[in-house]
Amino acid sequence: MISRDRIPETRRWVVKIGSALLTRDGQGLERARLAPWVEQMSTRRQAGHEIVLVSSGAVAEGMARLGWRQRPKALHELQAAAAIGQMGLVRAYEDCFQARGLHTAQVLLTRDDLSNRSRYLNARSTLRTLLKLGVIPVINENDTVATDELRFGDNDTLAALVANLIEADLLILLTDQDGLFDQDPRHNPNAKLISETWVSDPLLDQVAGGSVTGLGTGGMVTKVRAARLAARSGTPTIIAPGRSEQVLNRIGAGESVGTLLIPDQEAQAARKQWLAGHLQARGRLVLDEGAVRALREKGTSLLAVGVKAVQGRFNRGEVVICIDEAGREIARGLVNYDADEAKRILGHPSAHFEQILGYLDDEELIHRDNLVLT
Ligand SMILES: Nc1ncnc2c1ncn2[C@@H]1O[C@H](COP(=O)(O)OP(=O)(O)O)[C@@H](O)[C@H]1O
Ligand SMILES: N[C@@H](CCC(=O)OP(=O)(O)O)C(=O)O
Repeated sequence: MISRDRIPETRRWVVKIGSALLTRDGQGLERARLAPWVEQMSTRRQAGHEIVLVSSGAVAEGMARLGWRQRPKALHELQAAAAIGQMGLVRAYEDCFQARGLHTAQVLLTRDDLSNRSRYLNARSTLRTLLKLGVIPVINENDTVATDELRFGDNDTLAALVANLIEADLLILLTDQDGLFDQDPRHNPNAKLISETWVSDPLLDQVAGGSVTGLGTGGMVTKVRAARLAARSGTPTIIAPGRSEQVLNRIGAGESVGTLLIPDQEAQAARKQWLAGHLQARGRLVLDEGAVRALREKGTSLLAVGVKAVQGRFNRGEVVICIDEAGREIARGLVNYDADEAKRILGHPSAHFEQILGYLDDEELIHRDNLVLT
């Protein structure tokens, strides 16, 4: 279970910067505001974190460029504004990151991209490749093509689905408040900050209100929902104050900043359901009798020592089916090594992995949190 002092160990972060933070009362991007976040993301990158940025602000920047004072109601006008503003948004990030020696990549997604199997896998492998190359992906909704049925609508949801997509270790939602309060602080000066709680805590549904600025979309309601979605891939969420000095570095140091929403047992059950239904299996692992018993009776992780054969091709992080020697399906889960590595380590205890592969990434072939008995 995650706690603040374990945050420094997390590696893959999705950082979402919301419209309410990025824009000046509907007058486009505040470029000066980007620099401190970019600087902190660069520092985190150097500290070994992989950073994926989800940034809003396209519509607001497009409106400013067109001289529009009111957010248009017609979808085609919103889409036009987003297309114009997205240029300014990525340019601002590119300039800022480049000044720190980092490349950026623009990734625009629709809901369909994440529900269609082959597009989902493509998006995932592109993002993984970008991270491997040390590039910072800058993601937004593809507003120009997303019709109402296809829209994420708010970038909290988009950020959570991206966290699922890349199995992020942490989702950070930067916003204009210090975190989630027990009442909306804009209306109640006595509202108290919730420092941490379980993501399924029903109280969250009562305290989270909508957005009142007219800049952001969804308010805390979509952030709580996003945290629950992120928990499906075991990802904890921190709702944090984007304007607070060194906020990302303080989170990285394990300081108590904002609201930490921790995946709990209910989220764990949802995760297993998601695992079972959402992902298509790529290959198979043939387990020996001892491993079958350990999985079924003790609910343990799968160790390479109990694997007799590897069938098919798969990459690290993909779903594989575990079968017994008679070919019956026992379980499915997310595998920690690719097919070639798995072939080399099968039958061996994890103490040998380093000698065989030259490194030890994980002791388990499939961790029990990532395993569903079928
Ligand atoms: N319980 C709460 N705690 C904190 N903020 C809340 C709460 N309920 C509603 N809000 C509102 O949520 C807003 C942040 O969400 P939003 O405007 O959508 O911004 P963003 O663009 O960052 O997603 C805050 O300005 C605040 O008014
Ligand atoms: N895709 C839209 C952002 C949608 C939006 O405002 O989301 P949020 O920042 O979550 O309130 C844009 O770039 O303007």
